[in-house]
Amino acid sequence: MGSRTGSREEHSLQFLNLTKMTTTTASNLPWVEKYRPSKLDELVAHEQIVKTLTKFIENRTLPHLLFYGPPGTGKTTTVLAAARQMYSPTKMASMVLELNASDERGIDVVRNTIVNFAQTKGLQAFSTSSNTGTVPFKLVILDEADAMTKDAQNALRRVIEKYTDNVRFCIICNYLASIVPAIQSRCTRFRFAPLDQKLIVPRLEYIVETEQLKMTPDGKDALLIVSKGDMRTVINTLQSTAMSFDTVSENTVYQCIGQPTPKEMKEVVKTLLNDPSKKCMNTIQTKLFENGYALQDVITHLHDFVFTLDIPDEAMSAIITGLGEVEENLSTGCSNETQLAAVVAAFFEAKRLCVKEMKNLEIEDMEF
Ligand SMILES: Nc1ncnc2c1ncn2[C@@H]1O[C@H](COP(=O)(O)OP(=O)(O)OP(=O)(O)O)[C@@H](O)[C@H]1O
Repeated sequence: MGSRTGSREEHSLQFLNLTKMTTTTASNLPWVEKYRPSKLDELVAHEQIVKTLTKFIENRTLPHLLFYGPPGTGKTTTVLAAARQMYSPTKMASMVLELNASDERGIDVVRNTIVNFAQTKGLQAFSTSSNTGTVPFKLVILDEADAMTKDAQNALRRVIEKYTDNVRFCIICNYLASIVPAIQSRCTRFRFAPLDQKLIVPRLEYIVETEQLKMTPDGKDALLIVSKGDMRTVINTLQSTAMSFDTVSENTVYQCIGQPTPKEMKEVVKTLLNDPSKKCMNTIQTKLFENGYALQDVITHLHDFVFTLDIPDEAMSAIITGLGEVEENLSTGCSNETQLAAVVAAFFEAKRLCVKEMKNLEIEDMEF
């Protein structure tokens, strides 16, 4: 077993520590841990998933699970809360093996760490008073399974079958496609969608109140916009903004994450739609790059904005295609300056197509 992989005891300890962390309110904990729900019914959203899991746990018929979906939507939190519901705190360390991103994910981990854990039997009473029976299986949590090699995944499918009597697996990943079909078909799949803004708000307000922070309404909106349904981003951005500024407002949130504010973006779009090319380049360079913003972030905001424009399909397609190409080029290391010129060119092509269709492209009266 490699040193990074660690022994089963180490993993169990790691899990115990996490369990302790989530049940205390130590002031030095990052807020994402401090406010990680410890029970299934504390989770925001995913009502149906929680209902189904609760049924499985009550009936002691937990299948192998595959949780997938974007980051910060509660996949790890859900399985940890389910584990807490199934096992008493003293038995947690011996009944649950959690492997996450910091552990190696090669075939050796499957053959050694997982098989060793799965081979040993473990019986213990339910932790809830209403269920006095035993949980006849242990739980292996494979977090960030996208990082597992294909060989390891193929080895895992045999292990899943061989030790089904004794162990249940919960495989967690961001992209379903990164998990081989053979494993997918052995698991019950649950998709964790980005969290609805309406559901994030009460949790956000609870944290703001508990931490006695000052948050303006536009600060709250900014947190919801930048997080795109990712609760981890909401809490992390709130914490960093609160630590750097007295008030969590739209301006302080955007300053903290180093992204252009909606107002600045509106200026950029106005220029792109109304000014000659040279002026476009100069204005954007001054406004954005001198403030240290990355073109990548500008592209993301532009992309969101473009869909609010009332323009012919051809023009829309020219902008979207252009932005897509620029994004790809930036990811391969092309310079911000040349790619900015390509963004300007995409908008000019759209304007040309609009003129062809006799449609003026102005945003003066548009909502942004
Ligand atoms: N549904 C939720 N309800 C309440 N808090 C949540 C929820 N989802 C996420 N959080 C908060 O966000 C933090 C990160 O959540 P979690 O680790 O469960 O995300 P994840 O979906 O496993 O993300 P990743 O794919 O990046 O591992 C948690 O500590 C918790 O504070």
